[in-house]
Amino acid sequence: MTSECTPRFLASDNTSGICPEAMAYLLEANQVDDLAYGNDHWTERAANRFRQMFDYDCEVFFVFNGTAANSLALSAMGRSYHSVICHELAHIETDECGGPEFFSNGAKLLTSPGANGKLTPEGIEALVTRRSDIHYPKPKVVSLTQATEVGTVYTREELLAIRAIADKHDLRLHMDGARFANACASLNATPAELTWQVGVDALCFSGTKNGLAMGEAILFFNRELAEDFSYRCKQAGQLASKMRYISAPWLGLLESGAWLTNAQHANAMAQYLTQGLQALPGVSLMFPAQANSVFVELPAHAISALKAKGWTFYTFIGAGGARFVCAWNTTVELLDLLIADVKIALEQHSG
Ligand SMILES: Cc1ncc(COP(=O)(O)O)c(C=O)c1O
Ligand SMILES: C[C@H](O)[C@H](N)C(=O)O
Repeated sequence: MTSECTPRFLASDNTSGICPEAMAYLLEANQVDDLAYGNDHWTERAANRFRQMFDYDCEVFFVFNGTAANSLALSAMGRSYHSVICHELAHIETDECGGPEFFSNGAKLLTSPGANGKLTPEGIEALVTRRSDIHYPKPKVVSLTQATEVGTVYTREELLAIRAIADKHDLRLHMDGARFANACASLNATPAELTWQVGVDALCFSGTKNGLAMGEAILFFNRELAEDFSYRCKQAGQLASKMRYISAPWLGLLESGAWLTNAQHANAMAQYLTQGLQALPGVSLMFPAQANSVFVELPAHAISALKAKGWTFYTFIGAGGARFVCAWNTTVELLDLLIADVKIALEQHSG
């Protein structure tokens, strides 16, 4: 590949490597053999660290990826004849290939619109009250993504308002926390303030997007929902035999504080990129950049020119446009290169 199109990764935080803190704990866990299937001391330590971090005696499970985390958590929160209310741009609706429906044996996703990728109490209530007959899949779970798929965040007040509607209609609250750390960093809020203190029943917390090689933590604050959950994981092929290779790096993130500093850095890089792109004529921001993603409208020719130079980014997420995602290891130098290349791409076809 010529230097003209050296691959440059801003498609997703999924493209970043393992951060040093996670790698150090991975290597330490690799020093000796240990018990399998989560019976190792790393997994116990990591679970207890999550309980300390959230200041709550929650149930903790580790699985390989976010789709499994969401799908299995949702399957534990309702029955096959129930429905799950989510935003029309929700990952569980758009990018999990029917995983939530499959693992719940048929629970239907009911989607609702909402500005900036966020569910609203009104949108939720409209779906709940739309019908009450036996033919309608009874709403039982609300699933929201924090930070959202379009890089915005729910405030505590917004979460409390959603909880109030959930209480009114006996709904459970699932949080897709693929970028939960970024939301904590963006809102300067504690994990507890954005979960159980606003009535979240279960959180799927991504490590993959925050410096791990892989590994998601599923936290049940409503412990009743976690009954027999380990069997769900086993049956789904999500019970890692060498679980310490997921839990030890997680412990590295938590004990070092890198879970938050990685997110703070990624968010700061997104702010830097936003300022750089907004200074260019003809570039418009599609959503407020409140976490680590930046969505901009770009003309097709500019998108082609950027990809020809090796830039990787998605245009199928959210409401179209180009999505650039910053991660724990994104650098100002890389972003300056992107901003310069966007400028050139726009000027080349300005006529
Ligand atoms: C918002 C959101 N939720 C869930 C996932 C699922 O994660 P995975 O790709 O690990 O299945 C992703 C993707 O990375 C995501 O962006
Ligand atoms: C969209 C894709 O599935 C992945 N969740 C990402 O955010 O890159």
